[in-house]
Amino acid sequence: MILDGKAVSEKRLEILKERIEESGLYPRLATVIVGADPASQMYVRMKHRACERVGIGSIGIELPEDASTERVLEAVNRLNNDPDINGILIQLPLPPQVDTTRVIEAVAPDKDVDGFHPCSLGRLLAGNPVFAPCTPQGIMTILEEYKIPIRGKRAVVVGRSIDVGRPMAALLLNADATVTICHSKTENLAEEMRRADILVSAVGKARFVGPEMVKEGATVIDVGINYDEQGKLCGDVDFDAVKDRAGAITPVPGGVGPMTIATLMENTFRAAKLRTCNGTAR
Ligand SMILES: Nc1nc2c(c(=O)[nH]1)N[C@@H](CN(C=O)c1ccc(C(=O)N[C@@H](CCC(=O)O)C(=O)O)cc1)CN2
Repeated sequence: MILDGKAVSEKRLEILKERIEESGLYPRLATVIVGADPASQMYVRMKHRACERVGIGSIGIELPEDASTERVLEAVNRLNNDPDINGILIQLPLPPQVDTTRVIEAVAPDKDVDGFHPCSLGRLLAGNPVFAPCTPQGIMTILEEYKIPIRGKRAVVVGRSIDVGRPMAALLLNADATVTICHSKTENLAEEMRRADILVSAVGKARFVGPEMVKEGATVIDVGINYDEQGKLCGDVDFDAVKDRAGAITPVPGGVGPMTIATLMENTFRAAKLRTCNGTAR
Protein backbone atom coordinates (compact mmCIF):
# COMPACT_ATOMS: atom_id res chain seq x y z
CA MET A 1 0.00 0.00 0.00
CA ILE A 2 1.27 3.46 -0.89
CA LEU A 3 0.79 5.96 1.93
CA ASP A 4 -0.32 9.04 0.03
CA GLY A 5 0.88 11.97 2.13
CA LYS A 6 -0.23 14.46 -0.48
CA ALA A 7 -3.84 13.22 -0.27
CA VAL A 8 -3.78 13.16 3.54
CA SER A 9 -2.38 16.70 3.64
CA GLU A 10 -5.09 17.94 1.24
CA LYS A 11 -7.76 16.41 3.46
CA ARG A 12 -6.26 17.87 6.65
CA LEU A 13 -5.91 21.33 5.11
CA GLU A 14 -9.57 21.32 4.05
CA ILE A 15 -10.67 20.31 7.56
CA LEU A 16 -8.39 22.94 9.08
CA LYS A 17 -9.77 25.64 6.80
CA GLU A 18 -13.28 24.91 8.08
CA ARG A 19 -12.16 24.85 11.71
CA ILE A 20 -10.39 28.19 11.34
CA GLU A 21 -13.47 29.69 9.71
CA GLU A 22 -15.71 28.39 12.50
CA SER A 23 -13.32 29.67 15.19
CA GLY A 24 -13.59 33.29 14.10
CA LEU A 25 -9.83 33.55 14.71
CA TYR A 26 -7.32 34.93 12.28
CA PRO A 27 -4.06 33.12 13.11
CA ARG A 28 -0.85 34.65 11.79
CA LEU A 29 2.47 33.02 10.97
CA ALA A 30 5.82 34.76 10.45
CA THR A 31 8.54 33.02 8.49
CA VAL A 32 12.20 34.01 8.73
CA ILE A 33 14.58 33.04 5.95
CA VAL A 34 18.27 33.93 5.89
CA GLY A 35 19.92 33.91 2.46
CA ALA A 36 18.65 32.78 -0.90
CA ASP A 37 18.92 29.00 -0.95
CA PRO A 38 16.47 28.02 -3.73
CA ALA A 39 15.08 24.96 -1.90
CA SER A 40 14.49 26.96 1.31
CA GLN A 41 12.86 29.74 -0.71
CA MET A 42 10.57 27.18 -2.33
CA TYR A 43 9.57 25.66 1.05
CA VAL A 44 8.83 29.11 2.46
CA ARG A 45 6.70 29.97 -0.57
CA MET A 46 4.81 26.68 -0.12
CA LYS A 47 4.17 27.61 3.52
CA HIS A 48 2.81 31.04 2.62
CA ARG A 49 0.56 29.49 -0.05
CA ALA A 50 -0.77 26.95 2.48
CA CYS A 51 -1.45 29.81 4.92
CA GLU A 52 -3.47 31.65 2.31
CA ARG A 53 -5.43 28.52 1.47
CA VAL A 54 -6.57 27.81 5.04
CA GLY A 55 -7.14 31.38 6.24
CA ILE A 56 -3.91 32.03 8.14
CA GLY A 57 -2.27 35.42 7.66
CA SER A 58 1.45 35.34 6.99
CA ILE A 59 4.42 37.64 6.78
CA GLY A 60 7.88 36.78 5.52
CA ILE A 61 11.09 38.23 6.94
CA GLU A 62 14.02 37.90 4.53
CA LEU A 63 17.52 38.50 5.81
CA PRO A 64 20.72 38.58 3.73
CA GLU A 65 23.01 35.54 3.42
CA ASP A 66 25.68 37.27 5.56
CA ALA A 67 23.31 38.24 8.40
CA SER A 68 24.86 37.80 11.85
CA THR A 69 23.35 35.82 14.72
CA GLU A 70 22.55 39.14 16.44
CA ARG A 71 20.64 40.36 13.40
CA VAL A 72 18.55 37.19 13.27
CA LEU A 73 17.93 37.37 17.04
CA GLU A 74 16.75 40.95 16.64
CA ALA A 75 14.18 39.84 14.05
CA VAL A 76 13.02 36.97 16.29
CA ASN A 77 12.67 39.29 19.29
CA ARG A 78 10.56 41.71 17.29
CA LEU A 79 8.26 38.85 16.27
CA ASN A 80 8.14 37.54 19.86
CA ASN A 81 6.86 40.95 20.94
CA ASP A 82 4.44 41.43 18.06
CA PRO A 83 0.91 40.78 19.37
CA ASP A 84 -0.32 40.14 15.82
CA ILE A 85 1.96 37.10 15.33
CA ASN A 86 0.95 33.68 16.70
CA GLY A 87 3.64 31.48 15.18
CA ILE A 88 7.29 31.98 14.22
CA LEU A 89 9.09 29.69 11.80
CA ILE A 90 12.84 29.95 11.22
CA GLN A 91 13.53 28.22 7.91
CA LEU A 92 16.43 25.78 8.31
CA PRO A 93 19.25 25.36 7.57
CA LEU A 94 20.66 28.75 8.56
CA PRO A 95 23.98 29.89 7.05
CA PRO A 96 27.04 28.64 8.98
CA GLN A 97 27.87 31.98 10.68
CA VAL A 98 24.47 31.99 12.41
CA ASP A 99 24.21 30.15 15.74
CA THR A 100 21.17 27.98 15.02
CA THR A 101 20.75 26.81 18.63
CA ARG A 102 20.67 30.39 19.96
CA VAL A 103 18.13 31.40 17.33
CA ILE A 104 15.84 28.42 18.00
CA GLU A 105 16.05 29.02 21.75
CA ALA A 106 15.16 32.69 21.25
CA VAL A 107 11.72 31.88 19.80
CA ALA A 108 8.99 32.42 22.41
CA PRO A 109 7.80 28.92 23.38
CA ASP A 110 4.15 29.89 22.87
CA LYS A 111 4.96 30.83 19.25
CA ASP A 112 7.20 27.83 18.58
CA VAL A 113 5.08 26.27 15.84
CA ASP A 114 8.09 24.36 14.50
CA GLY A 115 8.42 22.61 17.87
CA PHE A 116 12.22 22.88 18.01
CA HIS A 117 12.52 24.95 21.22
CA PRO A 118 13.82 22.94 24.23
CA CYS A 119 10.50 23.67 26.01
CA SER A 120 8.57 22.05 23.15
CA LEU A 121 10.94 19.09 22.91
CA GLY A 122 10.93 18.64 26.70
CA ARG A 123 7.15 18.60 26.80
CA LEU A 124 7.12 16.09 23.96
CA LEU A 125 9.56 13.86 25.82
CA ALA A 126 7.45 14.17 28.97
CA GLY A 127 4.52 12.83 26.97
CA ASN A 128 2.68 16.16 27.08
CA PRO A 129 3.42 17.94 23.79
CA VAL A 130 2.04 21.33 22.82
CA PHE A 131 3.89 21.82 19.54
CA ALA A 132 5.50 18.68 18.12
CA PRO A 133 7.95 19.19 15.23
CA CYS A 134 6.04 19.21 11.96
CA THR A 135 7.67 16.36 10.04
CA PRO A 136 7.40 13.68 12.77
CA GLN A 137 3.93 14.86 13.79
CA GLY A 138 2.91 14.71 10.13
CA ILE A 139 4.16 11.12 10.00
CA MET A 140 2.02 10.27 13.03
CA THR A 141 -0.95 11.73 11.17
CA ILE A 142 -0.27 9.53 8.13
CA LEU A 143 -0.02 6.44 10.36
CA GLU A 144 -3.28 7.43 12.05
CA GLU A 145 -5.11 8.12 8.77
CA TYR A 146 -4.12 4.73 7.37
CA LYS A 147 -4.86 3.03 10.71
CA ILE A 148 -1.36 1.54 10.95
CA PRO A 149 -1.14 -0.11 14.40
CA ILE A 150 1.57 1.39 16.62
CA ARG A 151 0.90 0.14 20.15
CA GLY A 152 3.30 -2.67 21.07
CA LYS A 153 4.93 -2.58 17.64
CA ARG A 154 8.67 -2.41 17.15
CA ALA A 155 9.63 0.96 15.61
CA VAL A 156 13.11 1.76 14.37
CA VAL A 157 14.05 5.37 13.64
CA VAL A 158 17.24 5.83 11.64
CA GLY A 159 18.63 9.31 12.36
CA ARG A 160 18.90 11.27 15.61
CA SER A 161 18.44 14.92 14.58
CA ILE A 162 16.41 17.27 16.79
CA ASP A 163 14.01 18.09 13.95
CA VAL A 164 13.15 14.52 12.94
CA GLY A 165 14.84 11.51 14.57
CA ARG A 166 14.57 12.36 18.26
CA PRO A 167 11.03 13.80 18.22
CA MET A 168 9.90 10.94 15.95
CA ALA A 169 11.15 8.44 18.53
CA ALA A 170 9.37 10.35 21.32
CA LEU A 171 6.06 10.45 19.40
CA LEU A 172 6.22 6.73 18.66
CA LEU A 173 7.08 6.01 22.29
CA ASN A 174 4.16 8.18 23.43
CA ALA A 175 1.99 6.01 21.16
CA ASP A 176 3.26 2.87 22.97
CA ALA A 177 5.66 1.56 20.34
CA THR A 178 8.90 -0.14 21.38
CA VAL A 179 11.42 2.27 19.90
CA THR A 180 15.03 1.95 18.77
CA ILE A 181 17.00 4.94 17.49
CA CYS A 182 19.79 4.06 15.07
CA HIS A 183 22.51 6.42 13.81
CA SER A 184 25.85 6.54 12.04
CA LYS A 185 27.62 4.65 14.86
CA THR A 186 25.03 1.88 15.20
CA GLU A 187 26.54 -1.57 14.85
CA ASN A 188 24.73 -4.08 12.64
CA LEU A 189 22.46 -1.36 11.28
CA ALA A 190 20.72 -3.54 8.66
CA GLU A 191 19.97 -6.14 11.33
CA GLU A 192 18.37 -3.50 13.60
CA MET A 193 16.35 -2.11 10.72
CA ARG A 194 15.11 -5.56 9.69
CA ARG A 195 13.47 -5.95 13.09
CA ALA A 196 11.19 -2.96 12.54
CA ASP A 197 7.44 -3.20 12.12
CA ILE A 198 7.61 0.55 11.50
CA LEU A 199 10.83 1.81 9.91
CA VAL A 200 11.44 5.56 9.68
CA SER A 201 14.46 6.61 7.67
CA ALA A 202 15.84 10.13 8.17
CA VAL A 203 19.38 9.52 6.98
CA GLY A 204 19.75 11.93 4.06
CA LYS A 205 21.34 9.45 1.64
CA ALA A 206 19.69 8.80 -1.70
CA ARG A 207 18.18 5.29 -1.95
CA PHE A 208 20.16 4.11 1.09
CA VAL A 209 17.46 1.72 2.32
CA GLY A 210 17.27 -1.46 0.25
CA PRO A 211 14.98 -4.49 0.59
CA GLU A 212 17.60 -6.35 2.66
CA MET A 213 17.04 -3.77 5.45
CA VAL A 214 13.27 -4.16 5.53
CA LYS A 215 11.16 -6.79 7.24
CA GLU A 216 8.46 -8.33 5.02
CA GLY A 217 5.22 -6.40 5.55
CA ALA A 218 6.82 -3.50 7.46
CA THR A 219 5.57 0.06 7.25
CA VAL A 220 8.36 2.15 5.70
CA ILE A 221 8.40 5.91 6.18
CA ASP A 222 10.84 7.86 4.04
CA VAL A 223 11.86 11.28 5.38
CA GLY A 224 14.73 11.77 2.92
CA ILE A 225 14.93 14.77 0.61
CA ASN A 226 17.79 13.86 -1.70
CA TYR A 227 18.75 14.34 -5.32
CA ASP A 228 20.22 11.47 -7.34
CA GLU A 229 22.98 11.66 -9.97
CA GLN A 230 20.40 12.78 -12.54
CA GLY A 231 19.27 15.59 -10.24
CA LYS A 232 15.97 13.85 -9.60
CA LEU A 233 14.31 14.27 -6.18
CA CYS A 234 14.35 10.97 -4.28
CA GLY A 235 14.11 9.67 -0.74
CA ASP A 236 16.34 7.58 1.52
CA VAL A 237 14.52 4.45 0.41
CA ASP A 238 15.03 2.64 -2.87
CA PHE A 239 11.29 2.83 -3.49
CA ASP A 240 11.06 0.50 -6.50
CA ALA A 241 13.16 -2.18 -4.81
CA VAL A 242 11.37 -1.95 -1.44
CA LYS A 243 7.72 -1.30 -2.33
CA ASP A 244 6.73 -4.95 -2.86
CA ARG A 245 8.42 -6.09 0.34
CA ALA A 246 6.92 -3.35 2.52
CA GLY A 247 3.34 -3.61 3.74
CA ALA A 248 2.99 0.15 3.40
CA ILE A 249 5.39 2.81 2.18
CA THR A 250 5.56 6.58 1.69
CA PRO A 251 6.82 7.83 -1.68
CA VAL A 252 9.11 10.81 -2.30
CA PRO A 253 7.74 13.16 -3.49
CA GLY A 254 4.16 12.99 -2.26
CA GLY A 255 4.73 11.32 1.11
CA VAL A 256 6.06 12.98 4.23
CA GLY A 257 6.92 16.40 2.71
CA PRO A 258 3.35 17.69 2.21
CA MET A 259 2.48 16.59 5.76
CA THR A 260 5.23 18.85 7.15
CA ILE A 261 3.42 21.87 5.80
CA ALA A 262 -0.08 20.72 6.78
CA THR A 263 1.16 20.16 10.34
CA LEU A 264 2.73 23.61 10.46
CA MET A 265 -0.70 25.05 9.62
CA GLU A 266 -2.29 22.97 12.39
CA ASN A 267 0.35 24.09 14.89
CA THR A 268 -0.19 27.74 13.95
CA PHE A 269 -3.92 27.42 14.51
CA ARG A 270 -3.21 25.75 17.87
CA ALA A 271 -0.93 28.67 18.83
CA ALA A 272 -3.71 31.13 18.03
CA LYS A 273 -6.25 29.12 20.03
CA LEU A 274 -3.92 28.75 23.00
CA ARG A 275 -3.37 32.48 23.15
CA THR A 276 -7.12 32.97 23.30
CA CYS A 277 -7.47 30.27 26.00
CA ASN A 278 -4.67 31.69 28.11
CA GLY A 279 -6.23 35.11 27.77
CA THR A 280 -2.80 36.61 27.29
CA ALA A 281 -3.12 40.17 26.04
CA ARG A 282 0.02 40.17 23.94
N1 LIG B 1 12.08 25.38 10.04
C1 LIG B 1 12.06 24.26 9.31
N2 LIG B 1 12.98 24.07 8.38
C2 LIG B 1 12.97 22.92 7.65
C3 LIG B 1 11.93 21.95 7.85
C4 LIG B 1 10.99 22.20 8.87
O1 LIG B 1 10.08 21.37 9.14
N3 LIG B 1 11.08 23.36 9.58
N4 LIG B 1 11.84 20.86 7.01
C5 LIG B 1 12.65 20.79 5.81
C6 LIG B 1 12.09 21.43 4.59
N5 LIG B 1 10.63 21.58 4.50
C7 LIG B 1 10.04 22.54 5.22
O2 LIG B 1 10.62 23.49 5.67
C8 LIG B 1 9.88 20.85 3.52
C9 LIG B 1 10.48 19.92 2.69
C10 LIG B 1 9.73 19.28 1.69
C11 LIG B 1 8.40 19.57 1.51
C12 LIG B 1 7.59 18.95 0.43
O3 LIG B 1 6.39 19.04 0.44
N6 LIG B 1 8.23 18.37 -0.57
C13 LIG B 1 7.53 17.81 -1.71
C14 LIG B 1 8.41 17.92 -2.94
C15 LIG B 1 8.69 19.33 -3.31
C16 LIG B 1 9.66 19.39 -4.47
O4 LIG B 1 9.20 19.31 -5.60
O5 LIG B 1 10.89 19.52 -4.23
C17 LIG B 1 7.22 16.33 -1.47
O6 LIG B 1 7.96 15.67 -0.72
O7 LIG B 1 6.26 15.87 -2.07
C18 LIG B 1 7.80 20.46 2.36
C19 LIG B 1 8.54 21.10 3.35
C20 LIG B 1 14.00 21.44 6.05
N7 LIG B 1 13.88 22.71 6.68
